[in-house]
Amino acid sequence: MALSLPTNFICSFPPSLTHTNMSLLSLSPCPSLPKFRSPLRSNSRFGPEYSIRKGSCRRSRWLLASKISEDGFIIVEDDIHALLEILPRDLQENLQHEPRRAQLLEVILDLGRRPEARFLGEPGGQYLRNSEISPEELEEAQSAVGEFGGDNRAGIEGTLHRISAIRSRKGLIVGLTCRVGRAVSGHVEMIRDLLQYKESILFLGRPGVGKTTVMREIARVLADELHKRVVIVDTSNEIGGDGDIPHAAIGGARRMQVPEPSMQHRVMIEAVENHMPQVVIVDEIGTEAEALACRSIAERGVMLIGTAHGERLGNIIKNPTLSDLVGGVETVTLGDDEARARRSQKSILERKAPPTFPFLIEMRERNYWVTHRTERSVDMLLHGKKPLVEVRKRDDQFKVVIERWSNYDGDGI
Ligand SMILES: Nc1ncnc2c1ncn2[C@@H]1O[C@H](COP(=O)(O)OP(=O)(O)OP(=O)(O)O)[C@@H](O)[C@H]1O
Repeated sequence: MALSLPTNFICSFPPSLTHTNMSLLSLSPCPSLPKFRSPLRSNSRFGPEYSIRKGSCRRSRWLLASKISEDGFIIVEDDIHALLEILPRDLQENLQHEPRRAQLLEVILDLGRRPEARFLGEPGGQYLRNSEISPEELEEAQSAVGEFGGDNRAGIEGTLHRISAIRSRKGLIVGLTCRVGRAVSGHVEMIRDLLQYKESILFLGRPGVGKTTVMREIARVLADELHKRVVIVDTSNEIGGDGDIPHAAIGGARRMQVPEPSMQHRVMIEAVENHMPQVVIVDEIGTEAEALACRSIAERGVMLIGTAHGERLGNIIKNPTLSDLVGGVETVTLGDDEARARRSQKSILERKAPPTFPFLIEMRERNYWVTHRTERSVDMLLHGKKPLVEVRKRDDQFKVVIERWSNYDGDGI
């Protein structure tokens, strides 16, 4: 299918988004978000930069905190106080008064080391105090969160935060990475047009670039705005948050929990067999069984939205476990005449099958995405050519701009 897109795609958010014109949320194409009818009030619990109001979502009424992030997104929910509560008291106070709190990504608590905070856009961390984390502090933090699963991840009930543990050889927890989870609105504008093709989309990107946050928003938009039956296979409860009632950030999408990470592929198939979804969303496709489950789901005509490990399309093509997601690669031996006609060697690499994900997006930065038509790009790369891609980014007015780019500099094959 030919992809025809406007070269200049204007996002629905006006450029100068400020707290005074936050009534924009009622204008944004997002019926699941509550409408703002009154001027926003500030609330001291979240700090003066937050606007708080009661909102309603499909299932429950929830408190909505809206805020504009540095890079122009609307942070709809940022339950950061819940994450701070599991930290030692002095760190809580430290971070309450931290002016860059809205850019806080992670807090690192390692036994016998100084606690550290990592902020968006800063390569290193920042020590939060001079004394080291004691065993008691680590134990307290541990008991304040839910149970750790087989993937050593836990959450805080009702929030999107993720706590990951590092264990000693004896199985004791000796380190915690506490990642702030946020419900963010605005990412989906980068690819809203692609969602209408009803074709599967695979997101790649380095850890922490924001893939899970995007999945969450896509789930809500597909369920609430495009009225699809969406099922999220939520392996470590990262998309829908901890607890049995999923976070309102996923809108009307349903969420299936996974008892063990190794069972992700089974739950994916179960989702399709039992719950008749039109869209299945799955984070972190990493095994051959999961890649096979994806193919089987796609073959049943269900749209998949997924993420995988890797930064570029080339990484997936070269990865024997995951290459099936983009069609797989096989070696073909050409006859002498054919090789001569093609001016190639007799042994060449070819794509094996149609890709499971017809679209592939490299999330290079939160605001800088490279979009591939997978089939065409894989063929071009295998033939040693540079594929035509679309670069989608935000300009300084926060509008989404799409550029066609014939000089793709991803990894060649
Ligand atoms: N637009 C945004 N504004 C503010 N914070 C954001 C935004 N997008 C993502 N984040 C934050 O960045 C951090 C990383 O995001 P996320 O977990 O979505 O990344 P990821 O690519 O899925 O990472 P991983 O591959 O390690 O799971 C989180 O703390 C998240 O809250």
